[in-house]
Amino acid sequence: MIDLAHITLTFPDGTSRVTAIDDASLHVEAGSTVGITGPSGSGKSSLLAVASTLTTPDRGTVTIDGIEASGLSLPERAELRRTRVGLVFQQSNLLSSLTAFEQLLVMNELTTDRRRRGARHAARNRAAELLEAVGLSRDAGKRPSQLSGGQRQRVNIARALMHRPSVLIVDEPTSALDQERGTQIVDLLLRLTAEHDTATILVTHDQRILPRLTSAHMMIDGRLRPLEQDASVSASGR
Ligand SMILES: Nc1ncnc2c1ncn2[C@@H]1O[C@H](COP(=O)(O)OP(=O)(O)OP(=O)(O)O)[C@@H](O)[C@H]1O
Repeated sequence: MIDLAHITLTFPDGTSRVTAIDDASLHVEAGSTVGITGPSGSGKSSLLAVASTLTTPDRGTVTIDGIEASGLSLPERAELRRTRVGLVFQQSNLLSSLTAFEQLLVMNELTTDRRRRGARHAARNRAAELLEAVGLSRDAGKRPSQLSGGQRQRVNIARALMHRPSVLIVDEPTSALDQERGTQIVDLLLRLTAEHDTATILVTHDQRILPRLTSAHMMIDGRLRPLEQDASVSASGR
């Protein structure tokens, strides 16, 4: 579960400040996929940065699984992000020299205690399971240059789930893909969100995706408005 309450974020702009997010609230339950769309510069990426606790808002709170990020020290917040937040970006940001399987294991090296007995074995099992879940078991030994754009995005999604995050933050997952492959990636995200019980926030310019999500919201000039409402997800903007 993630809850954003009355988030306001500003940036310096010459002698004044520009408001990137203006009193935005959003609640996403585990197992739900909430879409956010809106014009360029409306604040979508800023909202994702705040939701992932990478950026601290001027006002408002971010609560993940009942833990309020603003009440934490910087290392504690980094730990919250490391253990509970998964990130999927438009570009896959995969490491060119590693195979698909290794991309997932690298994530594990960063997120588990390597001294723990059995940790490596468990990580290898987890990586294999996730690659199977995204339909890439047979491509586990391929490097990014040997994979298609859609396949790279699948590796990216599998990697983001490696540490069992409760929140999945997804920024423009289909923008580099044709319509058919984009649809497949959205289907995959919806399925994995349900299976792994993540609270998923998905930013997209593609309006066609929105009706398939749990709910959708429009961001304009930093303000968030629900496009539709659902019992499991609510949002408000003022
Ligand atoms: N680091 C920054 N410093 C100053 N202003 C910023 C910064 N990041 C974002 N902004 C401003 O905040 C506003 C929101 O930007 P943001 O990138 O969140 O929009 P967006 O909806 O994600 O846009 P796009 O769809 O083009 O990616 C814009 O006016 C932008 O110029």
